[in-house]
Amino acid sequence: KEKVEITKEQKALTKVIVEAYNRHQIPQDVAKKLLQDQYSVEENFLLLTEMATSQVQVIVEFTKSIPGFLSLDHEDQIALLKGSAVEAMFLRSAQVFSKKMPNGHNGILEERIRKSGISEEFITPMFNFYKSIIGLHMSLEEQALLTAITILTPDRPYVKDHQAVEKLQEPMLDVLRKVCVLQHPQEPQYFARLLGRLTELRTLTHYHAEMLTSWRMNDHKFTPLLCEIWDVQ
Ligand SMILES: O=C(Nc1ccccc1)[C@H](C1CCCCC1)n1c(-c2ccc(Cl)cc2)nc2cc(F)c(F)cc21
Repeated sequence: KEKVEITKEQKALTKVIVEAYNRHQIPQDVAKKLLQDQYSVEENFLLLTEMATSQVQVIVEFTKSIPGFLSLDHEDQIALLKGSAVEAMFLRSAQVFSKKMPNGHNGILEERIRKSGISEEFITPMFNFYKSIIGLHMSLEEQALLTAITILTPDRPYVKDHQAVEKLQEPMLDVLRKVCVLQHPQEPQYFARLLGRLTELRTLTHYHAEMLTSWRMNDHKFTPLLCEIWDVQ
C-alpha cells in the first residue's frame, strides 16, 4: 500500500487556495436570506442576478490568488474566467446547500429554492447534482481545490496556451488526489468520484442560460456582467 506524503510545497499551495476560498463568503448570506423570508419570483430573480454578479467578482479575486494564474496570457486568463464562472457558481451553490444547518433548515432552504421561480424541468437535475455533492461529504480543502481545478480547465473555448494552463492545473490535481486518499482512506475511488462530479456540473451548466430566461416571470433583466458571463440577452 503506497504511503501518501504531502510535500511542504503542496501544503503551502493548499493553504493559499483554502485561504483564498474562505474569503468568498457571499453564498452563506444567500442561504440566510432565503431562510429568513419567502420572496416573490421577481425578488428571487433579482437576488440571484445580484448574487451571481458579485460571485463573478469573488471568483476573479479567488482565481488571482492561484499561484501562476496572473503570469498566464491575459486573454487566456479571461477565457478561463468566462468559461468557468457558471460552473463555479453552481459548485458554490451545491457546497452551500450541502452545509449542515440547524434541523429543519435544510428542508426549508430546499423548499424555498424549489419555489423560487426556477422552471420545473431544471429543478430535478439541479437538486440531483446538489445531492450528489452532499453525498461526497467534501472537506474544505477538497472544495477549495476542486474550485481551483474547475477554473484551471485547459480545454475552455478560446484558450490559446493549453500547456500553460495544464501546468497550473496538474499540481492542484496532484495535491487533491493525495488529500482525498488521506481524508477518505476507506474510499480508494473517492478522488475519481470527485472529478466525476465535474462532468455532472458541466451538464447542469449546459442549461444555465435557459434556467434564467425561463424563470417564471416576464421581462428578465440582467446586469451587464451577467450578460457577458451567462450568455443571456
Ligand atoms: O443565489 C444563488 N446561488 C448562488 C450561490 C453562490 C454565489 C452566488 C449565487 C441561488 C438562489 C436560488 C433561489 C433564489 C435566489 C438565488 N441558488 C441556486 C441557484 C443558482 C442558479 C440558478 Cl439558475 C438556480 C439556482 N442554488 C442554490 C443553492 C443554495 F443552497 C443556495 F443557498 C442558493 C442557491
